[in-house]
Amino acid sequence: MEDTEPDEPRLGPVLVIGAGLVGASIGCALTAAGIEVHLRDAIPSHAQVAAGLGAGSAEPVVPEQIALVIVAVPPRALAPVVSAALDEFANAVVTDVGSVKGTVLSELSARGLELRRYVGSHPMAGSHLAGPVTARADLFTDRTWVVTPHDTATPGSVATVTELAELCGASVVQMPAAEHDLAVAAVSHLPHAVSALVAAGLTEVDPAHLALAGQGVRDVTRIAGGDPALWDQILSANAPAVAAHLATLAERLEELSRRLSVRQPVTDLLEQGVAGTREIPGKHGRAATAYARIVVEIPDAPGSLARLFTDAGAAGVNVEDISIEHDPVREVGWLQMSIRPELADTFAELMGQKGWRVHLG
Ligand SMILES: NC(=O)c1ccc[n+]([C@@H]2O[C@H](COP(=O)([O-])OP(=O)(O)OC[C@H]3O[C@@H](n4cnc5c(N)ncnc54)[C@H](O)[C@@H]3O)[C@@H](O)[C@H]2O)c1
Ligand SMILES: O=C(O)C(=O)C[C@]1(C(=O)O)C=C[C@@H](O)C=C1
Repeated sequence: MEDTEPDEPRLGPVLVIGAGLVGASIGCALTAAGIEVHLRDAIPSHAQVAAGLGAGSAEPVVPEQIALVIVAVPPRALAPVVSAALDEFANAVVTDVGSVKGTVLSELSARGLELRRYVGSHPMAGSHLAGPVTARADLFTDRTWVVTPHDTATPGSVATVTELAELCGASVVQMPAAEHDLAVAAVSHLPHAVSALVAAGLTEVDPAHLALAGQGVRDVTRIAGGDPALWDQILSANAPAVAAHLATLAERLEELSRRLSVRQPVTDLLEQGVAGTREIPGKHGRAATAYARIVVEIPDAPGSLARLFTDAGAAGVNVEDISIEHDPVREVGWLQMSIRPELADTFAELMGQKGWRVHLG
């Protein structure tokens, strides 16, 4: 495309650089949507593993043919890799999917690059897992994908990145990079930091006490399992905004601690917490939906989970969210599925007919 404006966004062929969780998941989603995807990774076996999972081809590409490059490498490598991609793929729009947008844009600007073909973006979906084997084609389904246009990006480049997000099943929110970084400090980076600090405290807990762990501590600490090297880069890249939230949180902790030490009520502080949970929007930014929770017992045997998902799929019910818990004593696990309340009874009955032990939560 060089500097000419395309008539309409053109997605293929696509090159994903960084075939880890996010890159390989994008590859799987685009491949499923019929787009030609190529994969490249600093560790070639990652691209090969991702290719084996259906994320695209790990074979070398013809640079002039690539229409879109998606850079999905760790934050510190983003600007150099985007810069090299703009140079190597002269006909391509280039986006990155990094968790912090301002630093990439300012590093690219500082390099004096012409950025008409670069538009940053950020899918608000991921997990505490890393690497290509954790890729999922449906990772972005019904999630938000932030697109962060800047002054010199062409409308065609913005449209291409928007089309990428939509093809992956996400809904797009457009926002300047600086505002994006303030937003994710509150809704992603502070929660991760707090989860990590709470989980760190568990290393000092008596193992006999840890044996009592239920779902509460698992809910609070799941994201703390994220790659520390990746999260160090994310938090550092957004340090001022995260530090401001940590300072406010420190004041709240201080107040809670002070009141408990003098046996003063703390109900109002906890009520503020309840109010905060109600502020979290549902999918596509809609008001939060109260989903019904169905818990299915899974025997700890090979193939159980695959059979369960097949049966759930055959029941024709859209599963909005899942979590898995293992029984520390019995050889079973539980899959908790969130589904629309009006479908709960029928779904439980259908699964029961297939022989699953189902509890309505
Ligand atoms: N993990 C999440 O939940 C999440 C969600 C949204 C966005 N992101 C962002 O996506 C990016 C990738 O994160 P991830 O979770 O997929 O990490 P990951 O560790 O699963 O994958 C990163 C991949 O990039 C490769 N890589 C590293 N440096 C490279 C380089 N210079 N050139 C080519 N390949 C390189 C690694 O070998 C690895 O395969 C990060 O910038 C992260 O901030 C992460
Ligand atoms: O679901 C998770 O495990 C995540 O932490 C995903 C999450 C998030 O905070 O929502 C984490 C970082 C990414 O930049 C985007 C998404």
